[in-house]
Amino acid sequence: MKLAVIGTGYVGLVSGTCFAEMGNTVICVDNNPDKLEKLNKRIVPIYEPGLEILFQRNIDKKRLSFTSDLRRAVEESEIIFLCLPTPQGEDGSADLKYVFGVAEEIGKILQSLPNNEFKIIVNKSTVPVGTSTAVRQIIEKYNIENFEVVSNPEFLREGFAVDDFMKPDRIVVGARNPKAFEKMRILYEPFVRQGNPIFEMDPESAEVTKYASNSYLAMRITFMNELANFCEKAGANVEMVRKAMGSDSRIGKRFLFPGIGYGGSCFPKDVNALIKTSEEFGSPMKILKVVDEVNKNQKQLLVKKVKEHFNGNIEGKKFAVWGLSFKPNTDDMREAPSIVIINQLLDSNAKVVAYDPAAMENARFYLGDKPEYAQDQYSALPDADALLILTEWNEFRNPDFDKIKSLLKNKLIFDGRNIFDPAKMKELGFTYYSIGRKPVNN
Ligand SMILES: NC(=O)c1ccc[n+]([C@@H]2O[C@H](COP(=O)([O-])OP(=O)(O)OC[C@H]3O[C@@H](n4cnc5c(N)ncnc54)[C@H](O)[C@@H]3O)[C@@H](O)[C@H]2O)c1
Ligand SMILES: O=c1ccn([C@@H]2O[C@H](COP(=O)(O)OP(=O)(O)O[C@H]3O[C@H](CO)[C@@H](O)[C@H](O)[C@H]3O)[C@@H](O)[C@H]2O)c(=O)[nH]1
Repeated sequence: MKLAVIGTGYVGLVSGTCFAEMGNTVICVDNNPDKLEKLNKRIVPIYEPGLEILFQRNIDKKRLSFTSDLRRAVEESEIIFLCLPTPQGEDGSADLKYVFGVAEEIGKILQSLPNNEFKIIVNKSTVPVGTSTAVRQIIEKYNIENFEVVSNPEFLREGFAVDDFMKPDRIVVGARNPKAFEKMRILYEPFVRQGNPIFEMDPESAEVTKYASNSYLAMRITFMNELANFCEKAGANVEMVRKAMGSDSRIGKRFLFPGIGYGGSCFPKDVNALIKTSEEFGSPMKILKVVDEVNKNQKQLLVKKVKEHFNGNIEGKKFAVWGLSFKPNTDDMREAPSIVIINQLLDSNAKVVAYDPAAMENARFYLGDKPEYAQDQYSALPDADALLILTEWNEFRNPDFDKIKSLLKNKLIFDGRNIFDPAKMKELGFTYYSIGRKPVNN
C-alpha cells in the first residue's frame, strides 16, 4: 500500500518504518528542517532500540523516504496517518492546533487535486473524543466527499516502540465506513498474524479507549506509589506486597512498580486531558484529579528524604545523579521526575553532577548547564555527599559497589526506583533509602 505519515516523531518514525518493513511504500513528512536534514542523511534522530536497522534497510529498499512536501505525500498515498503532537494546553486539555492545522492543509490539497481518489485520513495522535468528527468537518469545508477519517490510536511504549508496533497486544480502529475498515484490516493483517485482535468500533469509542488505557495505567502506578508511602510508615515492604498482589491473575504483575512518579510525554498530559474532557461532558472523572495530584507529590518525595537525612539543610552539598530520562531505554526527558528533583536540589543551593546513558543532550534542553554532566556513571561520584538513582537503566543495576564506596564522600544512596536489595546494602555498609521499604542505616 502507499502510505503517508505526517509527523516523524517517536510515533510517526516508528510507525512509518514498521509499515515500510511490511512491504508498504511510506512517505514521511515533517516540517522541522533540522529533523528532516538528519533523516535524509540517514540519521535516526531519536534513541529507540531496534529502529536503526529497519530504518536503514527500508531506505535502501526505497520503501521509506522523508520530505517536507505534504502535497506530494497526500497525492501519492491512499492512507495518510497523522502522527502529530497533541501537547497539554494551558487549561489541561489537549492542544489540537497541529492536528487541525494539518487537516486544513490536507483539505486544501485534496480540493486542488485533479482526480478524486478515495483517501483515508488516520488519526494516530492521541486526541479527545470528537476529534475525528472535527477533522472530518474541516476537510468537508473544502467540498471533499470521497474520504474517511479513521481513529487508530497508538499504544507503543518508548524504549520498546518497535517491538510494541510489530507485535501489538491489540489494534483499535474507529471508523464508520466499511471500505475504510477493510483497508485498515489489510494494512494491519501482517501485524496480527500471531492472533492478537483488531477491535473495530466507532471513532468516539476508539478515541476514549486510548485515554482510558493510559489513565488506568497511571492510576495503577499511583495506587502503588501511595501504597508504598503507607508501607514505609507502617513498617511493611512494598516489594513483597507488590509481588504477592501481582500473582493474583486478576491484578497481574505488570505496571505495579512504585517509584518517583510517572513521567513521559503521555501519562501526565493524557490524564489531564481526560480530566478536562470528562468535565466538559458533565461527567467528571474525579479519581483522575487525585491521580494527578498524588503523582505531582510523588516527584517531590526523594528530595524530602534527602533533606530529612541532612536535617533540612543541603546548601553546598553535592549530589551525584544516575539517570535522567523519564524511564530507561529512551532519551526522552518530557515530564521526567529528574527535572523536578534536580531543580529542587539546585534551588536549595546544592550541586548536582548527573549522568544518563542516552538523555544527556535532551537534558541540557530542560536543565541547561546548571547541573554538571559526567562522562560516565562513576565520574559523577567523586566527592559527592550522596548518590541519587532516578532511572532504572540496566547498567546501574549491578555496579561496582567498591568503586562507589571509594568515590563517594558518604556511603549514602537514595534509590527512587528500588533497584537494590536493602539486605545487600546493609551488608555492603551503605545507608540506603528507597521507596516503600524501611531505610537501611549504617
Ligand atoms: N511518544 C509515545 O510513546 C506515544 C505513544 C502513543 C501515542 N502517542 C501520541 O502520538 C502523538 C505524537 O507523539 P510523538 O511522541 O511522536 O510526538 P513528537 O513530538 O515526537 O513528534 C511529532 C512530530 O510532528 C512534527 N510536526 C509538527 N507539526 C507538523 C506539521 N505541521 N507538519 C509535519 N510535521 C509536523 C514535529 O516536527 C515532530 O517531528 C501524540 O498525540 C502522542 O500523545 C505518543
Ligand atoms: O510500574 C510502573 C510502570 C511505569 N512507571 C512509570 O510510568 C511512566 C510511563 O512508562 P511507560 O508506560 O513504560 O512509558 P511510555 O512510553 O510513556 O508509554 C505509555 O504512554 C504511551 C503514549 O500514549 C502509550 O502508547 C503506552 O502504551 C504507555 O505505556 C514512566 O515514567 C515510568 O517510569 C512506573 O512508575 N511504574
